[in-house]
Amino acid sequence: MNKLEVNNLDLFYGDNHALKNISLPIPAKQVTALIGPSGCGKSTLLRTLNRMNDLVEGVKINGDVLFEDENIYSDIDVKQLRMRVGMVFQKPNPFPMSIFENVAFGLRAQGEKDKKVIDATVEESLRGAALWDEVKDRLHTSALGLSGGQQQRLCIARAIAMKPEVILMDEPTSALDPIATHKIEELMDELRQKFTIVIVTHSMNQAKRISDKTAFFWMGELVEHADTHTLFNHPVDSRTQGYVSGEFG
Ligand SMILES: Nc1ncnc2c1ncn2[C@@H]1O[C@H](COP(=O)(O)OP(=O)(O)OP(=O)(O)O)[C@@H](O)[C@H]1O
Repeated sequence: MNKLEVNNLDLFYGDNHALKNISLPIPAKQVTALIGPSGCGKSTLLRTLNRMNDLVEGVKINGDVLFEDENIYSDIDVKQLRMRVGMVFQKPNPFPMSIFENVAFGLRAQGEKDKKVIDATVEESLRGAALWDEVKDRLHTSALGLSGGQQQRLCIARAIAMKPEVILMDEPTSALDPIATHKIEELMDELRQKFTIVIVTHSMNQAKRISDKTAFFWMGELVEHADTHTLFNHPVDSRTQGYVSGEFG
């Protein structure tokens, strides 16, 4: 089943035609990787999936994105959409508050007051982000005291706490060292059991290691998408072949 479906999507930043007639199914409870050279539109496409581009002035979007068959570019509640389709950014961006409060933040903003519910959700989310054991004795210390890798897992916990159905990740490990990267990649395996994940990555090896499906972009076009193994081993288009073999990009 497809959780999301992008249909004939065009996006313009002013005169810049950044996404050209993109159609891409995104299957539920799988990891879909978006790859391609810098500037090809990966992050732009990712941001269309929870309407983050709405915040950019002068943006124009044609086509639609179906989320469980409902067009998210129709008259919908965007705040609710962003709760169902959460996002983790390239640079870990914990709030300057305690570890606990970072994870509780969204719940409190939604009006949750029950301490038991908040405590339980914080623990469950930190466990879900494979961070609980490392922070359980320092929950009320500043999140800014965590390492970069821990901060990124905290941001994943913060996203999970909102009980999203989809998690969008924009190069979530590019600011991390190999060990922290490995931890996040291990975590992805757990996350895919519960969530639909779409990840932008510059690392072809990362896409190979963690994704079920891969989509290759080139200058605003979606050149080809397939099962990850097929895309890397039997690409159809010569541009994909050149990119995955490391000839360019
Ligand atoms: N907020 C914005 N305003 C105007 N133009 C933008 C904006 N964001 C991206 N663009 C332009 O849209 C095109 C696609 O950029 P995008 O960031 O989506 O590519 P990308 O493949 O994610 O690149 P990278 O791998 O370097 O992050 C580029 O030409 C870029 O300059």
